[in-house]
Amino acid sequence: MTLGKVGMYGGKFYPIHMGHVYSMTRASTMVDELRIIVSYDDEHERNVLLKNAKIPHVPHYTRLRWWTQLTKDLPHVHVHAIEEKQTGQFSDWEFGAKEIRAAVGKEIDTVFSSEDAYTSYFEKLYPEAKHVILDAARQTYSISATRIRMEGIMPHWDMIPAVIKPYFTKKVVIVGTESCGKSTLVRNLANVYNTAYVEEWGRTYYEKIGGCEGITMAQDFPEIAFEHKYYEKEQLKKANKVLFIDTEAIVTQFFSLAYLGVRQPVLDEVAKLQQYDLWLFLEPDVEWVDDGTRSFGEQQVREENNTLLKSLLEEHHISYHSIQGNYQERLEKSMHYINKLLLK
Ligand SMILES: NC(=O)c1ccc[n+]([C@@H]2O[C@H](COP(=O)([O-])OP(=O)(O)OC[C@H]3O[C@@H](n4cnc5c(N)ncnc54)[C@H](O)[C@@H]3O)[C@@H](O)[C@H]2O)c1
Repeated sequence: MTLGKVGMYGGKFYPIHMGHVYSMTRASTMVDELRIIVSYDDEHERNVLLKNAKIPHVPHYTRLRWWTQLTKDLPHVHVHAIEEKQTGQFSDWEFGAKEIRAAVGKEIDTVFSSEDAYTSYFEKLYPEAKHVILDAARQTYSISATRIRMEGIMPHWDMIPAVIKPYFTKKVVIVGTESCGKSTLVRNLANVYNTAYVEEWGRTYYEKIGGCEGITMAQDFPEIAFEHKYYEKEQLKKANKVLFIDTEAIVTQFFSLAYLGVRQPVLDEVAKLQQYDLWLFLEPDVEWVDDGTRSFGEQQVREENNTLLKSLLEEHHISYHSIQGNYQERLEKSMHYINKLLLK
């Protein structure tokens, strides 16, 4: 026997945090059907909520999608987004309540929130419903969305639900030509920042075949780029605030040009869709290491390749930080840029 038939749990959820998930989960156990309402007002969000805020704009459809993901195993929970002006007037709530009723399409008999102060509003807007107040003291998760907006996501990482973390994870990509210390740096950075990394997929791809010498085909490169992207998506789920990525589609294009002289339009298209927060470019000034899968060891060839890769990055309007020096200097310089990014 549940407390009510149709329950409503509303808010801006900007962003959703664990306190919201806790309240929603408890509410979902008390009614036959729960409707989550995401109220949005684009202008207010951009001009007021985000004033002096330390988080990026999160469109309402993203918040709708987050709730959908969070409740995908709860068939009796449904999510709606309604536009509701936020001028601070009670008339906003009156208008919102009409929209909510229309979206739900059924009588709402239970209204959930964590605010005692909402009782008088709800008595007028939903006289037929009881107001259930969940964890008003916010004892289970002592957090508010306002605090996250003002202080940023990173200091409150543990309050962000796991399915939402990838949205806020910073993606750092490390690029460069052969044997300039990318894979070592990526692994070291992942250790130092206690997070996941994405290895260079081309290497894994050819290891599976048994080698690349003399058997490279043009079709390999788009496959490498696609498989890399899939792996990146998987690793993003495991990342802790930041993900380190070894190479991307422009480097794959570079290899296609260097090995076969073939420019692949599909790789340019993949490159256009990429969104990384920080690009680190490793210069070829560390010693060449022949690991059996490398082909361009002479210093002059290394420099020509370096110029080619930089020109491809410029074509895509990528701004990167150039990283030089020995392994110690490379780690320290990279950490300098990463720390700045995480503090932003
Ligand atoms: N028109 C309506 O009937 C109606 C009803 C409810 C909400 N709304 C809309 O939602 C907005 C209010 O949302 P908000 O900004 O108060 O909240 P919000 O989006 O941050 O939070 C939504 C709900 O979660 C609760 N909550 C927040 N932190 C919690 C924590 N740590 N632990 C447990 N619960 C927690 C809040 O008290 C609130 O009830 C209003 O401005 C309005 O636009 C409208």
